[in-house]
Amino acid sequence: METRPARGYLVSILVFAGFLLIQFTLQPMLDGNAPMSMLLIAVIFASIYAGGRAALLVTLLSLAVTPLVLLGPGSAFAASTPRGHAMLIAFAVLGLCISFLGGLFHDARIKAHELMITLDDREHTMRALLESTTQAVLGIGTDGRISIANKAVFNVFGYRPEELIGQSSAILVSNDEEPPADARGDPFTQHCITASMMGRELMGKRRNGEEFPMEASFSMAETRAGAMMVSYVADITERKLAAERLRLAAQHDHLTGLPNRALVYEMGDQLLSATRRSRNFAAVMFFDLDRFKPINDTYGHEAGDKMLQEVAARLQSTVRGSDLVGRIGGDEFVAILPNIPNQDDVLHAATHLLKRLGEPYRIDHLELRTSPSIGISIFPTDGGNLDTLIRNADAAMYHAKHRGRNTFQFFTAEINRQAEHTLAIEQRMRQSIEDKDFELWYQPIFNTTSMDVVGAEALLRWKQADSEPLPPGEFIAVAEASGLINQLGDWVLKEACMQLKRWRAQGLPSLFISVNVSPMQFRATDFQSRVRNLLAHADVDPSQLELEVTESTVMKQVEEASRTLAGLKKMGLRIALDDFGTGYSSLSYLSSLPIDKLKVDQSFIRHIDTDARSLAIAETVITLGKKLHVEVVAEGIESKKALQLLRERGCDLGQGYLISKPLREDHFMHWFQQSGNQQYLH
Ligand SMILES: Nc1nc2c(ncn2[C@@H]2O[C@H](COP(=O)(O)O[C@H]3[C@@H](O)[C@H](n4cnc5c(=O)[nH]c(N)nc54)O[C@@H]3COP(=O)(O)O)[C@@H](O)[C@H]2O)c(=O)[nH]1
Repeated sequence: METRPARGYLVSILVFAGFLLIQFTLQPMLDGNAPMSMLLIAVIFASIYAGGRAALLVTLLSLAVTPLVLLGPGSAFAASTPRGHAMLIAFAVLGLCISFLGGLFHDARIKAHELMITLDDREHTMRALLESTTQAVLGIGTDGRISIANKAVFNVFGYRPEELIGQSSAILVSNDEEPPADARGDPFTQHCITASMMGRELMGKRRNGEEFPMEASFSMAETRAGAMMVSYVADITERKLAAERLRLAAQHDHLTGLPNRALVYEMGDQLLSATRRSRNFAAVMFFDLDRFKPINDTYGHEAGDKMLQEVAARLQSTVRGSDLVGRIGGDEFVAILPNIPNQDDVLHAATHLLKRLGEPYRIDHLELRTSPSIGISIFPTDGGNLDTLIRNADAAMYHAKHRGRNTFQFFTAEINRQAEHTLAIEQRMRQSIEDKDFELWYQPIFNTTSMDVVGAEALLRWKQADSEPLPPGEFIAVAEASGLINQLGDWVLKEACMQLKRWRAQGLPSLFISVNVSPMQFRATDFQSRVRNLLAHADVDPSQLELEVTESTVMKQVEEASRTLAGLKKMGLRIALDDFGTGYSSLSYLSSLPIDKLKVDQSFIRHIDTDARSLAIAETVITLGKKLHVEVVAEGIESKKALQLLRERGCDLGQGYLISKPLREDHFMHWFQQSGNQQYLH
């Protein structure tokens, strides 16, 4: 645009020069007016082409040269004559007018040209914008006909843009897509009319009839031809599939592909509703695999995983297609059998499942075995909702386990009573842990020869508002079943460490405290790290802390237990094997266990003075202890005679009601300062 006037000047001057040249060359042959006509033509041309300013320049040049031409040799007009003057002025005025008009005409022409370019640019820009998006863009008239479509409509709908122009927008929407309630006309247009710019999901229809999910947003545009709806449509098939994949992954167990707990609850509720309508029964079965942990520990997690997959496959292939099977925990599965007309059918199903799951499992080159313990609750008798039914089936499963595993157990009123009791204790226990309603009592442990108190066993008590504290026998099992034992066990260890520090501060001789560790607590995979953390903050000598683990806990998984004990000993703790004599120890294992003490179970000690067999067992354990170079503690010493017998046989340490019952912390202190143990010396 900017170069045009500059070029105009040049062209004008060149044209003008050309005409002058022609004029001078032909002057002799032309009549006297010829130069003027030539000049006029040049001025007009230059004005038109170059525009106002260029024309002015050309005119001035013309005016300057014209007298020369007019007065030059052979001119018909002598400038000196009046006619010559008049002609000269007339030409000058005419030149100026032509120049001015030419300028105006030229400007108008340039403006029109510029306008054309602007319009072109705008349309080009609009098109580019329209085509720059991957969304299909449609312009739809209020009659529902499409008037604009970009190229992306091909990718979304399979139509070329020109195929859509003039078509009804209804062809782009599934026939099932209902127009909004208050709408008339085709659904797409009506959605356009009622929708805002917010995206709306609709089922679209492609050229080949395929239906697909699309997200369409709409806006209204005012055009010269009237209102037009502009719709931006995106194919959201991929997005929907990805969302569906995520939903499925979130609701299914990744290992077995079975519904997980959340989906079991969702689908199970629907099955119960259907059963309620049909006035039939439904059964909820809770499966726990017997001895699965040792399989996992012995053959590795990969073998364990394969076994779980096989269990899932067997469960699914054994139940009916309408039944629901899900995995709700490590080795815990649930099956919901809806619409059962006769409760005997449940019995048959359970028998069949028990048999099928108990068959050998071929995992790689191994043949492994497990069996299920199955708890069963019946809808509606044992519960009106899935939560209750699963909880009751779980409680029944525990009974099946206690009855020796590899069996099933229906939920009963007795199980119900126990389950309610357990639940109540569990809830109170949680609150009491928070309220610090537990305390440790201490029972002195003494040297049977010198009768010096060398340590104490910490025994847990649960304080009650209006009665004596509860002994552990009444709540430890519930703490284990609910998993609260770890929390409680941590507290006991921490409190024992603090007690050691308090005794140290009070100037007591360096006593040890032995703490009971429950089987579940001991087997927890993070038990060692929990103890290590605790010791790191306790500021006590670890050798003053003794852990009592029962013989049966250790002997059930002797190799793993041995590794744990070795780890604990490495931290400097002492280990006592509790309830010794009741856990059928393999003597070969016993010799390699990293322990410091054997605690003879009190059931043998209590009758040692009256029962020869008890005495024989006590003697054997004492001898064994000496051979293994570990100390022997006799618990449950209730009589002087029992104490005397044990001392004579070389039992190192003792505890029992004869010396003291377990005492509260302050009573223990008082007892320790007053104690006259020496009376039992002889
Ligand atoms: N996991 C945890 N278990 C714990 C904890 N504290 C205790 N326990 C376990 O509870 C069992 C019962 O304990 P408790 O009711 O305190 O009984 C102890 C003594 O009171 C009792 N005892 C001691 N001497 C005598 C006696 O001369 N006669 C008699 N009839 N009873 C006596 O024995 C229990 C101590 O036994 P032991 O632990 O085997 O040394 C208890 O056995 C623990 O298993 C805890 O903090 N965590």
